[in-house]
Amino acid sequence: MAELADYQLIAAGKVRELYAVDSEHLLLVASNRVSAYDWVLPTEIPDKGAILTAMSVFWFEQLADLVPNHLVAAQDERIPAEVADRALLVRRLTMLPVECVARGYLTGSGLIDYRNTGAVCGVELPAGLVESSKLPETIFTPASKAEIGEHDENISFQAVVEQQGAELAGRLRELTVAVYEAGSRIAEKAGVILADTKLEFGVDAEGELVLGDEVLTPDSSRYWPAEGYQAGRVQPSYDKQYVRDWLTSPESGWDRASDTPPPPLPEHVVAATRSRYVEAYERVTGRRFGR
Ligand SMILES: C[C@H](c1ccccc1)n1cc(-c2ncnc(N)c2C#N)cn1
Repeated sequence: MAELADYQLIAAGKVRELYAVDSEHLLLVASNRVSAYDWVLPTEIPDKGAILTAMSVFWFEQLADLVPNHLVAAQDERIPAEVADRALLVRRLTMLPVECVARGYLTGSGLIDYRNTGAVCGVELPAGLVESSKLPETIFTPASKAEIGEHDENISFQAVVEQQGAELAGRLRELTVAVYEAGSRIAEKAGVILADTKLEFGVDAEGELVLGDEVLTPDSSRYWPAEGYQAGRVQPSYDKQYVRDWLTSPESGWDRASDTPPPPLPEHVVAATRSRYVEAYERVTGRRFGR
């Protein structure tokens, strides 16, 4: 069995790491860390990495007829025991420097763009939309990758055309919208609104466009409970709302505006948050999460 120390760390995000396994393969590791309000919290959520990894595996399977993906194995002797259920062996791609975002609802940076320009990434929207409005149709709202710690910058489809060429840009838009809509349909049956998602694509040695990264997880997408959905206000996050509510409650003693790190989470918030990840996984996939 391989050890994680055998592999070179080649990229690290807030809650994930990427290691080189060999010339053809990488190891995509999901930690149990959780981020909120742009901070990585000091308290981990047990099994979060395993649950989100299992979600990506589910979605890769559901989407296999729509788009090829980079997944080689979820169990393999090249996956070290210490990260066994929260790591995927994937094939090395040449990643495209475009964050491929699809939105079915208006919130976050999309809402800000809309309020400023009446459009999102150059896509004109009807007047009168508000926080969390359902959009008349799914929109492709790409972003350029930001430096570590910065927010991605929304860019127009035309900018992607200029960067990647019209054919590839068109394929990225088509596939991103199709993946989001397939995920949204399955999630909706489970009482979950998939408001938006961010995908990453790469190109393999044969020049084929391949879906990489994590797919349709609560870290790469906004998951809202369908029950109680109401346009006109910020929706509760399916998975992170207990964390957000506690951090912004007097009980935490934390001042979000103070630019100081958030305090550790109490056990009851950790347990409730873990349960929300398990619940989201089991409802959306129809599979039991082990343990
Ligand atoms: C953004 C993401 C990332 C993940 C984990 C931690 C920090 C960043 N990332 C993915 C690759 C990547 N490169 C080549 N082939 C691949 N199959 C993948 C994937 N997935 C590079 N960066």
